[in-house]
Amino acid sequence: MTPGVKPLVAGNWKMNGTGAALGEVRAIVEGLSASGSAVADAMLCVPATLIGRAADAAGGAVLEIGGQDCHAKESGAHTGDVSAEMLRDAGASAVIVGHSERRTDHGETDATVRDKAAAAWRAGVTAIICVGETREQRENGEAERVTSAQLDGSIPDDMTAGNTVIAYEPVWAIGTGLVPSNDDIAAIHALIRDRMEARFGGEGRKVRILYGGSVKSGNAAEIFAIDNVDGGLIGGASLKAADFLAICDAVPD
Ligand SMILES: O=C[C@H](O)COP(=O)(O)O
Repeated sequence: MTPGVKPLVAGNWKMNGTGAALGEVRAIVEGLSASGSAVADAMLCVPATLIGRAADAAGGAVLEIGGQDCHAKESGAHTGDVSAEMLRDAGASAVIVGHSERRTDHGETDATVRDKAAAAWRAGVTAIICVGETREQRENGEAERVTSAQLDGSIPDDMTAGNTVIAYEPVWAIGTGLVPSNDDIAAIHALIRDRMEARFGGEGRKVRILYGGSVKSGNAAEIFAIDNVDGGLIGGASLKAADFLAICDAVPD
C-alpha cells in the first residue's frame, strides 16, 4: 500500500456475463454495504452490454461500474466501437485501456492506448491504464525496460491521480495461477512509482498502482501488503460475488 492513498479493488469481467450475472452485482453491493467498511474503493468493469444494468443494480453507492475499452473518438463511422462518452452515458465512471488482451488481440500500441486514455479523460471517466511484460520478456530480463516503455508511451502528459489508475499486469500471470514473487512485484511497483513521480511529481506520488494477474482470496492480503500496491485488478476471481468480496476484505485497514 501507499500511505495516504485509498486502495481500489477493480474486477474485470472480460467477455463474460449476460443479464443472468446481474445477481452477482447485487450480491457484491449487498456484501459491501453489509461490511460497512470503506477501506477501499470497489469497481466492476463489465462488458459494454451490461454497463447500464450493472450501474442500475449498483445504485452508485458502494460499487463503481467501469468499461473495458473505448474508442479514441467521441463519435463517428466506427462500426462496433463504443466511445468513452457512451460508456459514461451508460453509467461507467472508469474504463480499462491497454489491457494486454487488447494489445495482443487488437494490435493496440502504446500510442493507441495513450489516445484512449485521453478520450477517457475527455469524457470525464477514469482511465485504468495497463502495462506489463510477457513471459519471454521476463525471462530475458526485460520486465523493467518493457514496463517503463509502456508507461512512458501510454500515458498522456496531463495525467492526475484523480483521472488515472495504473495496473501492472504481467501477461504471464493473467489467468494462469502464476504470480510473481513478492519481491518481484515490489520491484516493478517501485519502478512504476519512481517513474510516475519523476514525470508527474505529486500526482505521480499519489496515483494508484494496482497489481493484476491471478489474484485470489488466498493471496490477496499478501499482495496488497506490498509497498506501492494500491489494490488489484481482478479477472477470474471477480466473476463470483463471494470471491470478489473476499478479495475486498483482504485490503489491510
Ligand atoms: O484484468 C485482469 C487481469 O487480466 C487478471 O486476470 P486474472 O485475475 O484472471 O488472472
